[in-house]
Amino acid sequence: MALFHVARYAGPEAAGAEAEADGRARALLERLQCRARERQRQKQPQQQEAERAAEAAGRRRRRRRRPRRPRRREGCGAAGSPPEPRGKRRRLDGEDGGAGGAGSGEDASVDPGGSSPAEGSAPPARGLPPGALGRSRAAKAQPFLPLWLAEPSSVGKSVTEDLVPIEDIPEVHPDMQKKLQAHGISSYFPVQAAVIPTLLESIANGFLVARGGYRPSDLCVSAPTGSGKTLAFVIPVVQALLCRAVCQVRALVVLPTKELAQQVSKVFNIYTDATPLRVALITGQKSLVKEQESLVQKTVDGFRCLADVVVATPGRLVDHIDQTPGFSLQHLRFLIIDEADRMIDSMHQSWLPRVVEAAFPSDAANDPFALLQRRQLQATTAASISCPQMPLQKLLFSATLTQNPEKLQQLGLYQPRLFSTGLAGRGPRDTDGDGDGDSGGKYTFPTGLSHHYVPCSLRNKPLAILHLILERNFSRVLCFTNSRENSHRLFLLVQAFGGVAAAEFSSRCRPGQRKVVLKQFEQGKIQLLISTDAMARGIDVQGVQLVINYDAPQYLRTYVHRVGRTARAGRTGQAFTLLLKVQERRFLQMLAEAGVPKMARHDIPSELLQPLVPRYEEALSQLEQAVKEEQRQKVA
Ligand SMILES: Nc1ncnc2c1ncn2[C@@H]1O[C@H](COP(=O)(O)OP(=O)(O)OP(=O)(O)O)[C@@H](O)[C@H]1O
Repeated sequence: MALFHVARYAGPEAAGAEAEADGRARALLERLQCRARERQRQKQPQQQEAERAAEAAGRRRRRRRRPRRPRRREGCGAAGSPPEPRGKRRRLDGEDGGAGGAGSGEDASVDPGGSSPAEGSAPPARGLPPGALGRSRAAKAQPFLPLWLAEPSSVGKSVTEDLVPIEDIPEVHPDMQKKLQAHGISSYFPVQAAVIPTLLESIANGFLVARGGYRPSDLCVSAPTGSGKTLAFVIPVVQALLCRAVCQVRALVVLPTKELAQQVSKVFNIYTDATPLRVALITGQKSLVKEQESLVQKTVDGFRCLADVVVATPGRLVDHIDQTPGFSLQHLRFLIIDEADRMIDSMHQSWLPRVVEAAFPSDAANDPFALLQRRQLQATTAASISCPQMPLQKLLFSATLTQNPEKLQQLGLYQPRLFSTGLAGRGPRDTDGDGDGDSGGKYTFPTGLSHHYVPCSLRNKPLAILHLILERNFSRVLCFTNSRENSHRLFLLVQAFGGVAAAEFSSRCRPGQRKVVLKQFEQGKIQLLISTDAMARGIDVQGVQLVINYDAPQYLRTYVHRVGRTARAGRTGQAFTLLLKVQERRFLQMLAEAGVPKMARHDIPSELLQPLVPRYEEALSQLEQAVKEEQRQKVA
């Protein structure tokens, strides 16, 4: 038996038989079509009757709803306006484009009279061929933004204009106010003025039991780079913990990089100085044993906790949850996720479920002697609030916080509130499939930042960098590439060229080296720091005047964070992006859609580069040799 049917050309006798069979099939088909038409004719009067009844019912429903329907966004700032769920739901832009071609999804949902979209099923089809009867097109699911995302609490954008004097927020403890002033802070930036009182209100009755016994809302904060988000959580958390009696881990800050964690722990150290509160940094920069010594101490009857605030990177945190005896998160009150959108991208590491598991151990809920019960998220009922709950409040911060509800859902937020400087309700376009492809209009940039692009050829890119630095003589320039190889080669080239104090910063360097480089850059000993995106987020180096994107960033989010290393805390700064001809259109379009204010073109005439060429050619040949040497060493 053949496994495959082999089609052959038919002979004359086969052709006759085939014609006869063809005729029989045609006659059968005609008979069937005739019967179907007959059935259709019989059904039509009943269908028309049903349609008329359905339309009349729909009209009645719409008429009944109309008076209750709120006008969109009107009065959204009015205090005490009641929640209006239907009016505030918003369609997700760009999610339904072209799903069914012309006349599909979108057409089906739009009432030609301009009234509300048809709900439920589409009207029964008329005059369709047999077989299509009764196959009504399924109504397209319309995604909507949750109210808390659609209508965030607005935060002022400008850190130079929307300032709030320290005395205007009396809830902040006088000792904290003194400390702020001692560190040169006389006013709160807008994000601090919005978030600090809200957080302090949630601990008005002490941090162990939330106000009125209710669990406080989780907070999401989206504000520009350099707008002071760190102090927005450090101040209220430190103030909340000042009244603690026993040292336990009550605040945990999770950040994506070691350097960032170190920076945040430094800020905590400043504001916990001269208080009993202890801060531990666990990032893997020290050995596990050393870190364990900063977290717990063995006693005769168990373990003693040594840290009130733990600042950690996710991987190392999980190491300690697994391997440090006595390390407990059962008393955790604040979980702060800084650079939250980046941390959501790293959720595949499952660090959050491990933290939640450690904060809500299953045996703790059944402990009848526990003073404060701790249970996982559940519906608020009379029974659930009869025992005092110790809440765990999540606080999310980023300059590019995702407003994609699906992504945020992974964090299990409780009645969240959003504070944002961006445009409300723009989130769902952020369907960043690859984790970074946000779309625009919702991010705000520091007001003192000017954006430029420099058209140039591949060969002239290093020359353009050298020209920009030498011509303007900036003392601290941060230059970003898209890979560590690019960073390394550009560094070797600049070094070979001479005249610029340069260094590289990437995963090629050991953590210790990176720490030294960062310090030297802060001290002004390094004029040009060539880095991968390892430096793009959160790093706060005073006095960076210029950011150069040697390689154009692929995503808007990356651009926002890179250029945000300058023009911080109300200062001015410049960002230059080198663009090849092929990149120009897409890149400029991406930034225009993002609402980047004025992207100025900066041409570098070739006459200006010409004097640098002989030295540059020499440096290129040195680079070639250096790369060959490195490859030889790698093979050996
Ligand atoms: N109220 C204030 N007055 C003056 N300077 C401030 C104030 N608040 C914060 N700063 C300073 O502003 C700088 C930027 O703050 P911070 O690093 O918290 O910004 P950020 O919003 O977290 O930025 P990024 O999104 O890049 O991480 C810091 O040097 C900080 O000391």
